[in-house]
Formats: sequence, structure tokens, C-alpha cells
Amino acid sequence: MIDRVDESSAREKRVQWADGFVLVYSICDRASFNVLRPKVQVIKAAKEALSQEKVPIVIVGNKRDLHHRRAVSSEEGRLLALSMDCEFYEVSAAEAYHGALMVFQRLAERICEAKLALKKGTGIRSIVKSMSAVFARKRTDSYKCTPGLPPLPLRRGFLDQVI
Ligand SMILES: Nc1nc2c(ncn2[C@@H]2O[C@H](COP(=O)(O)OP(=O)(O)OP(=O)(O)O)[C@@H](O)[C@H]2O)c(=O)[nH]1
Repeated sequence: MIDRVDESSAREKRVQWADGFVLVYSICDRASFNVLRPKVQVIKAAKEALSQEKVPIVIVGNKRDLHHRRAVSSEEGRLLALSMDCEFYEVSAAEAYHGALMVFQRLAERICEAKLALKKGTGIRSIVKSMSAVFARKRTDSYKCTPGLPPLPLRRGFLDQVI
């Protein structure tokens, strides 16, 4: 019981720490697809409760090369992403790295867009929020989001799988 509480609080901390999320399922494994909706709900509940920032989430259907074993249609993946306000891609990590690269590039762009949208808020509330985020997270590293420029460099480990 205590273990479960610890586990859940550790997971919550990791969710709070992350700026963006990539949730991967296998198109050949419906169970891996079915867990996505509750996972997105957990992330949104944790992140959007504390911030007006829209949390960047990319849903990825992997193993696109295994057509004959497909158990989840592209349409289902796309609809799930649409209904949860996430990005969606289908890729084959085994066939080529381009798909995975595109996923992480798009995620980084969305993170920057979200940060910039937040920055545009000039009211006292947004200033207080930014200050609180700085002190609460105690981050020593940072990255810049400049409109029109690539959103890199990415922070070390920021794309780690967190849930
Ligand atoms: N055909 C194919 N195989 C893949 C692809 N991505 C991963 N695999 C294979 O799937 C197996 C599991 O990959 P892992 O990287 O261990 O991922 P995992 O999260 O443990 O995935 P599962 O075992 O499928 O639950 C390995 O044999 C990979 O080579 C893909 O895009 N296409």
C-alpha cells in the first residue's frame, strides 16, 4: 500500500518535471493502445491543474511496417489524438529513424509554442506563475524558445520516458 502511494507520488513528480510527453503504443497490440487515454488524462490533470500552459503530448503508433499484424487502425489512433488534443504519428522505429526524429522535433516545437504562448501573458498572474515555476522546479538548466528558430538545444534527459 505504502509502495503504491510512493510510486504514484514519484510518477506525479516526473509528470510535473517534464515539459512534454511522447506516448508510444504498438499498432499490433491493442492493450498498449487502450492504456493511452487514461495516461493522457493523468498527465493533463497533473499539469493543467497547476498551469494554464497546454501540455504538449505526441501519441505515436509504432511498428507500422507490421501491416499483417495490425490490431489498431490509423484512424483510431488519429481520432484518439484529436479527441485528447494531442499530435499523432505512425512510425516504424525498426525501418527508419526519420519517423522518430520527426516525432521529437514536433514535440520540441510544441513545447516552444506552449512556452511562448505563456510568455505573451503580461498580467501580474503570469509573472507570479513564472516566478513560482522557477523556484518550485529549481532547475539549473534551460533552453531558449525563439520564434522562427529551431527549438534546440534540448535539455539533457528531457525526453525520457516518464510514465
Ligand atoms: N517490426 C518492428 N519491430 C519493432 C519496431 N520497434 C520495435 N520493434 C521490436 O519490438 C521488440 C520490442 O522492442 P523494445 O524496444 O524492447 O520495446 P518494448 O517497449 O519492450 O516493446 P514490446 O516488447 O513490443 O512491448 C524488439 O524486438 C524490437 O526490435 C518496429 O517499428 N517494427
